[in-house]
Amino acid sequence: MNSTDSRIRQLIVTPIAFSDPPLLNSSGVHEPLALRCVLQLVLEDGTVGLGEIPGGDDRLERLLAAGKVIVGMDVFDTTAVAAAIDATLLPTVPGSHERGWITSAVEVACLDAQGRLTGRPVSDLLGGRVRDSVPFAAYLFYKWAEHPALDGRPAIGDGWGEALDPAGIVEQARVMRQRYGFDSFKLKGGVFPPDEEIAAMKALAEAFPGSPLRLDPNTAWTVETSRYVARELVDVVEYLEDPTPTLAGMAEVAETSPMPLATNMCVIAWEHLRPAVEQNAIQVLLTDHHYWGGLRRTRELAAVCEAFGIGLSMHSNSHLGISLAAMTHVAATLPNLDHSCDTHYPWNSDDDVIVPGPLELRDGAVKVPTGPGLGVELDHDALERLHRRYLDSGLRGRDDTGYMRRFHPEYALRLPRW
Ligand SMILES: O=C([O-])C(=O)C[C@H](O)[C@@H](O)C(=O)[O-]
Ligand SMILES: [Mg+2]
Repeated sequence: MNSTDSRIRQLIVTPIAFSDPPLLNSSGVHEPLALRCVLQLVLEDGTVGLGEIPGGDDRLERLLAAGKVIVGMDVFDTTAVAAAIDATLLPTVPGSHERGWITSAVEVACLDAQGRLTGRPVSDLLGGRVRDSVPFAAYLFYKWAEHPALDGRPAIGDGWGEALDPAGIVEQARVMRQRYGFDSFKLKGGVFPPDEEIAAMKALAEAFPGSPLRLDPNTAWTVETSRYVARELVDVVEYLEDPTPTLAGMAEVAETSPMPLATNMCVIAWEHLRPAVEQNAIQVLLTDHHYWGGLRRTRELAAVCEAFGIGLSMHSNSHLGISLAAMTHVAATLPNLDHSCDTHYPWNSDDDVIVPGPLELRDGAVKVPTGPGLGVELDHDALERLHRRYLDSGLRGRDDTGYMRRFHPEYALRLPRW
C-alpha cells in the first residue's frame, strides 16, 4: 500500500431514514420517513468518496452486489467500474433504468474520490463549470398540516402548515421565496381536480409576475384533460410536466399544446430517447443523474438533447446533501441547462443534515462547491443517527398509496384520474 494507491478497497453502504412532511402527489402522500442509501467508497490509500441514492431493499441489495465486483479496480477507471456493475446486475435487473441507479451511485463516489486525490472539484473533472452557481426552483406541494396520529404514534407537525388550495400554495411559495430567494416555482399537481390546480397556477402567476412556473401532475390526466389544462394555462406556465401517461399520450397532447411538454416519467432510459424524438412526444427532459447512470452520462444525455432540440431541466426526489452536491456539480457544467433545477432540499429538517457546510440555497441558487471532490464532508454522527432511524422504523420501501390508505381506506391509485 502506498499514498497514491487509488484501487478500491471497499464500498460501505449505509441505509438511512430521514423526516419527510406529508406532501401530496398523484399516487398518495409522503410517509413520515424517506429512505436513502449513503455510499462510502474506500480506496487502498484511505481516501473515501461519497454517494447517495434513494433507498429500499432492492437497491440496497444491488449496491451490496456492486460493491463486491469493484474491489481492486482503479477508481479512475469509471467506465470499467460501471461496466462491471452493469454486467453483474444484468441477469437479475434487465431494465437499464434500474441498473442506472446503481452505476450512478458508485460513479459519483468514484468522482468524489478522484477529486479528493487530485485536489479538484468534481465539476472540473466533468470538463469545467459554465456557471458558478446553479439555479433551483421552489418545489411547491399540496400538503397536510401534519402527519396524523397513527397506531399510537402521535401526530407529526412541521413548520410549513397546511396547503390545500390556491391561497395555501401562494403562501407556501412566499415562504419559499423569502427563505431561499427562489425565482421560479414548480407545483406538484395531480392531487385535486384540474380546475383547482389551474386556479392555483393562475394565483401564483398573479402573485409572482414574470416568474417561470411549472405544473407536474405525474400523469394524472387523460389526453383530453391535458389539452384542456394546456389551453387554460397558455402564457402561465413555461412547461407542463408529465400531464398524461405514455409516450404516445404525450405525443397526442404535444400536437396541440401551446407550451412545451416535459418529462421525468416517460423518458427515463436511453432506449426511450429515439421513440420520444420520432414522435415529438417531449420538448423538455428533466434529467436525473441518479437514474441516468451518473454525472458523465448526464452530460452525454445533455448532448443528445441539444442535438434534437430538446430543452433541459433537472428532476429531484426527496434527497440529502450528497445528492444536492452532485446535482449542483453536474448542472454547473451543462451549457444547455435551460431551466432551473428541481430540489426537495427545503423540505428537509435541520436535524437531517448529513453534510454540514458549503451547500446553501440562497437567491434561488446553490454555489458550486470548490473544494476537492463534491466539496462536502460527511457528519458520521448524523449518519449513524439516521441509520438508527432506518433500523428502528422497519420501513423498507416507499409506498405513498399505502400510506394514504391508512387515513382514507377508499383511496385508489388511478392514473390517469381525471
Ligand atoms: O418531478 C417528479 O415527477 C417528482 O419529483 C417525483 C417525486 O416522486 C415527487 O412526485 C414526490 O416526491 O412526490
Ligand atoms: Mg416530474
